[in-house]
Amino acid sequence: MLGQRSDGTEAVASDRSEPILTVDSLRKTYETDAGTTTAVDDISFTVETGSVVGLLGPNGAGKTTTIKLLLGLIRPTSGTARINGVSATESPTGASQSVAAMLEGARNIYWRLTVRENIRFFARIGGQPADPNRIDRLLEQVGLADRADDPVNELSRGQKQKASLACTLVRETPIVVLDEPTLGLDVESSFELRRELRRLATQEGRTVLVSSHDMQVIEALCDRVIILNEGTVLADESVDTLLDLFQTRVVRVTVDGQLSNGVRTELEERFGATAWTTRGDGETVTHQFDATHVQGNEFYELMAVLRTSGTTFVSVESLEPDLESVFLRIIETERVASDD
Ligand SMILES: Nc1ncnc2c1ncn2[C@@H]1O[C@H](COP(=O)(O)OP(=O)(O)OP(=O)(O)O)[C@@H](O)[C@H]1O
Repeated sequence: MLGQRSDGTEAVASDRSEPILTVDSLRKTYETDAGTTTAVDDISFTVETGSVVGLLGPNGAGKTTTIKLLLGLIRPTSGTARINGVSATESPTGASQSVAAMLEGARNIYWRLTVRENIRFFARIGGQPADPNRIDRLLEQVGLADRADDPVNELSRGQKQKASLACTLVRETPIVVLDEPTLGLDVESSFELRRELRRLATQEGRTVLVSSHDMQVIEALCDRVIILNEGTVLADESVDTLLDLFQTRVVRVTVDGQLSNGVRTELEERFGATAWTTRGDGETVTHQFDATHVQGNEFYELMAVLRTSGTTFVSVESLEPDLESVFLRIIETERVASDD
């Protein structure tokens, strides 16, 4: 519940008794010259108030289409989405009162206006008075206080993105949707923006739905992740559960000696061997690789392959899987299953 805003007006309240976002059998198809494209194929999920949920998926998975459907920017072919108790499909304007979105990086703000003018403008079109104190606080929070009166086109890419974030946050809606918020940012700017987004989620209790290719963003920010592929939900789990599921699956193996191409291919196909490094030549060769599909007995099978390969085993260490390896594994498993 957001209750009173800092300027004394009522924020759009959220009812904690039902999920703030409910997506039910949502489907979107497009008719193109090449035939029918199914961008979103019967997806369902809910999001609880105050949680931070990531939408992850390869190119063309349906992330942006899902976000556009939730924002009421496009109409679904079938299915429904309810935002804060209002149907985004039947009453897109009503539902949009509860959501502010940052889409396409900083392209949605006005580059000839100053940062402050942009924030004021977005506050007004959201139907809220542009309280100067609140705008100053927001500028402080996103680290743009000293650039507040500069036109946006004089800012760096990271600063533009922060200005866009401030324009999204000024509306104080219960839900914030961010599509690729760190796209194109350098490491430092991405880190700073992640810190600001985490603060937003933890201190202000807003519900955040964030789509990103940047696994670090999802891992650092999200409580839960929904993995989309070809328009369907492949996984919907807490980030911790996903990482735990794959806990024992990545081992780094080092061996001495010559490995034939046949053995190497077998290691790649059966155990997902990747990240190969080879040092030395002639008699003294060391190979290192990461086996990414190893669980339970598979580990002993991997050792058996190495024993018969004529190499000498040097070391094995367990690697913490990161979300990226988990994600690639899920997508690969799905690809193999759909090929069968
Ligand atoms: N207006 C449209 N007309 C026809 N096809 C579309 C349209 N919009 C999206 N698609 C198709 O729907 C599928 C899903 O696209 P979408 O943009 O939702 O994916 P995405 O997960 O956001 O991808 P990316 O990460 O590359 O932005 C793709 O195959 C895309 O080509």
